[in-house]
This record gives sequence, C-alpha cells and structure tokens, in this order.
Amino acid sequence: LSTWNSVPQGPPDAILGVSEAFKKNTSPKKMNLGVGAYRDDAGKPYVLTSVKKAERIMIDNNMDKEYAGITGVPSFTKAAAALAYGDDSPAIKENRLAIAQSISGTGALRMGAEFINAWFPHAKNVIVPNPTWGNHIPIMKNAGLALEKYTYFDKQTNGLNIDGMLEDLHKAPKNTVVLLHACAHNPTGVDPTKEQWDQISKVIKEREHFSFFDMAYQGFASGDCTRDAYALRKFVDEGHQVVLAQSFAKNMGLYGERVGSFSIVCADEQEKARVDSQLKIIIRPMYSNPPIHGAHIVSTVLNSPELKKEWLGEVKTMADRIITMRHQLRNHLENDFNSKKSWNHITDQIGMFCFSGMTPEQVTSIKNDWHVYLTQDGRISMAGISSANVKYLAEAIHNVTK
Ligand SMILES: Cc1ncc(COP(=O)(O)O)c(CN[C@](O)(C(=O)O)[C@@H](O)C(=O)O)c1O
Repeated sequence: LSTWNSVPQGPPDAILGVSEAFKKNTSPKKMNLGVGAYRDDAGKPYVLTSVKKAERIMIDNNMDKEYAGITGVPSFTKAAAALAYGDDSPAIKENRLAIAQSISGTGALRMGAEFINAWFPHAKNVIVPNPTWGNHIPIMKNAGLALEKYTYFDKQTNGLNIDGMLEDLHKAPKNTVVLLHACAHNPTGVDPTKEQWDQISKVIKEREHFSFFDMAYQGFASGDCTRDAYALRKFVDEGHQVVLAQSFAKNMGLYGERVGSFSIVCADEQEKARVDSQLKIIIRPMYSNPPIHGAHIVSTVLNSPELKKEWLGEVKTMADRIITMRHQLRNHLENDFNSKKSWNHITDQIGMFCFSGMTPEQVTSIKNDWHVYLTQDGRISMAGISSANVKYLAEAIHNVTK
C-alpha cells in the first residue's frame, strides 16, 4: 500500500482555481475576471517601466547573490516602512518600528498571525470582515488563532454596513485582534469613509482591541499612496499599536517576485529590539531568509527620486484605467442594454474588485454561456476588463441578471 494512499483530493483554490478553468477554455471571447492581477488595455500583464529601469540599474551594479539577513534587505524594509507610515512617522523617527521583509502580503499575514499566536498577551481571537479575502481564513486558523467574522458588507446597498460593523466590534470580547483592510477592500471594493474610519478607531480604542492592517493595494485604490494609507496612519496617530502586512504585488506589479513586509509599532527602541529578535526566531525555521531580487527592485525604485516619481505615475495610471472601466461597464449596462437593475455600486466601489451582486447561479451561467470567469461570490477583478471587451461583458451581465 502506497504511503500516500489515504491522501484525499482537495478542492481547487476559490480564486486561483478560476484561472486554471479559464486557461482550459478555448473560446476567443473568454474573459478572466478572477485573480486580482492587473492587465493593461490590451489584456496583457504589465511590467512597470520604473521596475524595468530599476532592474537595469541592478544589473549594471553587478550585485552579488549573498543571503539577505533573516528580516530581509534593510534598504527595502526602510523604504517600505516610510511608504506605508509616512516619511515623518514618529514610530520610524524614534526607531521603534520593527519590520521584516516577507514573502509578499500572504507571507506577512502568516508571519503576523504566528507572532500574535506566540506573543499576544490576551486570548488569541481574530475577527475578519464578512466577507474578506478567502485566504485570510486559513492563514489565521493555520497559525492557531480562533477566527470569527464581523459584519462589513451590506447586500441591500452593496455598501458598508457601518452600524453592523461598529456593533460587532463593540460586542467582541475586549482585546480582540481586528483584521482591517487598509484600502481597496477585497472582495467588496467598499472602503469606510474617513469619518467612518474615525468611528471604527474609537470603538477599537474603547474595547482595547488590537488592529491588524492588511495593505495589499496602497496606491491602487485611489491612485494616491498617501490617501490610501489614511486609515493606517490615522490609527497610529491615535495611539493604536498596530501591526501591518504590506504587499508590493499589485502597486509595483511584482506579483511573482513575492515582495512584502510585516511591521509592528512598538513602545520604544528596546521593545523594538526584543520584538525584532522574536520575529527572527519565527522566520528562521520557516524559510530562513527572503528572496532578494524583488526587494532590491523596490528599494532601487523607492530610493531614487526620479524612479519613485515615475512609479507613482504608473500606479495612478493603473488605478485610473480601472476607474475608467468601472464607468464604461456601468454606462453600457444602463444605456446600451437598458438594464433595470441599479449598477451605481460598480462606480461607487474602489480598487481592484467590483462586488457585482451576481448570485452563484448567475456566476455559473455567465461562465457556461458567455465564457466569462469570475469567483463564485460574484467578485469581478476589474483589471480583466478592457475597452475591447467591456461591452461584451455588459451584455453578458445584463443577460444573466435580467
Ligand atoms: C486583501 C489581500 N491581502 C493580501 C493579498 C496577498 O497578495 P500577495 O501575497 O500576492 O502579496 C491579497 C491578494 N489577493 C488576490 O489579489 C486576489 O484576491 O485575487 C490574489 O493575488 C490572490 O492571491 O488571491 C489580497 O487581496
């Protein structure tokens, strides 16, 4: 009998499995609206010009392939911290921000969950938005945390149920870890307003909850990195000792390079040193130290004023293209196909995704009848839409939802 005879067939990943099914489809009209990966208006993955220039500089510098330290490439983590928390962040100025390079955002989330499981001085409970990015759940659970959901999305308005969210945050036991999407909520595309973030911060402070920010789309939501970091920086300003999972997969198009960071706001320099030592003890037996290529790209871009300026322009261009697709899709639905349903949420929502409101049955029929692939929850990855296929998509959505 084979050693692995009892290994069962597991289900395909809810998001990455959509791309696998899409690849098998032979229709010339097929559309992949599943994975959150940017495509340009020609439907092609986009390698940023600022990234290509950085790689040329790196080659000219004849860099070696030495190990990075356990917490990664220092010039990367320093620049990544400044991008997230701001150049004038007191936590950075007072040298009390512990930060480690991670295997992109997923690795940062897992590292954070492992650190919380090891050192959080209260019950290891985490609450996540309902709905949230599917991978959040196994990441937190596999690290040993107890996971519950808090009200977030309002099906009636396709917007934020702020009252339900605040009530759940208030009801949660004191010192609960609250996972918060810093911007461009996945899968709903619904973000709290600045005023709502202030209400959320107040309840979290009252209940002495702990904020775990996930910022996978900084710059990608509004096109402005500072604006997209509003919630994170406001919480830190208000004295929350947050932790942050940061990703450069989307905003710098480094998907497969796996570049991210995990950071912890500490009370002072000594605490930061102790926390840093424990991060190293978690990382070393996990993957020892991170890949250096992507980190050097980010470091080269962010530490060169002209490359950073070029990059910020490219992030805005990507964000703007998605916003344009939102308006065109809504316009076709309302004016070409005279859909009687309301589609304002397509343009009200922000970031990479549109939570369309399509039911699982409608998702199945738009796949079978129209070769349009999206996740079963009705989430549309807007970057899969282009000026060449937006009208076709509107026709498909209209026909499966009328
Ligand atoms: C909220 C959130 N947090 C973290 C990540 C991790 O991303 P990475 O490890 O590549 O830095 C994603 C990516 N989620 C997807 O865009 C998506 O939801 O399609 C996709 O990349 C994925 O892996 O599922 C995300 O949406």
